[in-house]
Amino acid sequence: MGLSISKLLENLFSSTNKKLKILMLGLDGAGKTSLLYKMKLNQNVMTVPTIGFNMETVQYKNIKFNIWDIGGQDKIRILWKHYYPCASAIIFVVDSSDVERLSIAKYTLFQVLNEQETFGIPVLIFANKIDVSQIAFNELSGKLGLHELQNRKIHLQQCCALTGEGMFEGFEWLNQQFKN
Ligand SMILES: Nc1nc2c(ncn2[C@@H]2O[C@H](COP(=O)(O)OP(=O)(O)OP(=O)(O)O)[C@@H](O)[C@H]2O)c(=O)[nH]1
Repeated sequence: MGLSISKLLENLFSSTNKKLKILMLGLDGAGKTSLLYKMKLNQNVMTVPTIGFNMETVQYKNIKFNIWDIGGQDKIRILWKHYYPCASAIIFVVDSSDVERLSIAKYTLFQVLNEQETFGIPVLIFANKIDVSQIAFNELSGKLGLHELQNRKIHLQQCCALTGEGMFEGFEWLNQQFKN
């Protein structure tokens, strides 16, 4: 009896009810959908280019992250702004094997960060596909212009959607941003 009451109180007052809207953005083919389902199901899924969005809830420690994976194709990026309201954080996914499009990734990241609705919110940058990466970590950080963003809450994390490597370190950083 004592145990069940304490469990009830724990459920009532714990922060497990905290739900956050997280936008997952990045160029087409960066690996957003692959990461989403690796986080959700711990499975490697066959993906098709996302037209619109996928949304899944992922529980990490005390927080339920509602993760919105929005299609990254050129013509769809114009629609991203409709998802910005009430976003608590952004996960921006970069393909670290696609060095040729890093300048477009940087331009796109800066466009997102220049939107008023994204001011002040944490941004986790996943440097995905480290299994086939074509660039060193420091060079990637430089090419994305992260030194220009020292006044923003930004964290660059290497990861691999196929193995899950680096994913939880990224979540841990996000979790730390919402501890209170
Ligand atoms: N080698 C490798 N391939 C990956 C990794 N992550 C994703 N991929 C592959 O990259 C391709 C594109 O992945 P998606 O998850 O569909 O990319 P997306 O960012 O959701 O793309 P859009 O829906 O077009 O915005 C797929 O063939 C994935 O299997 C990774 O970490 N390593």
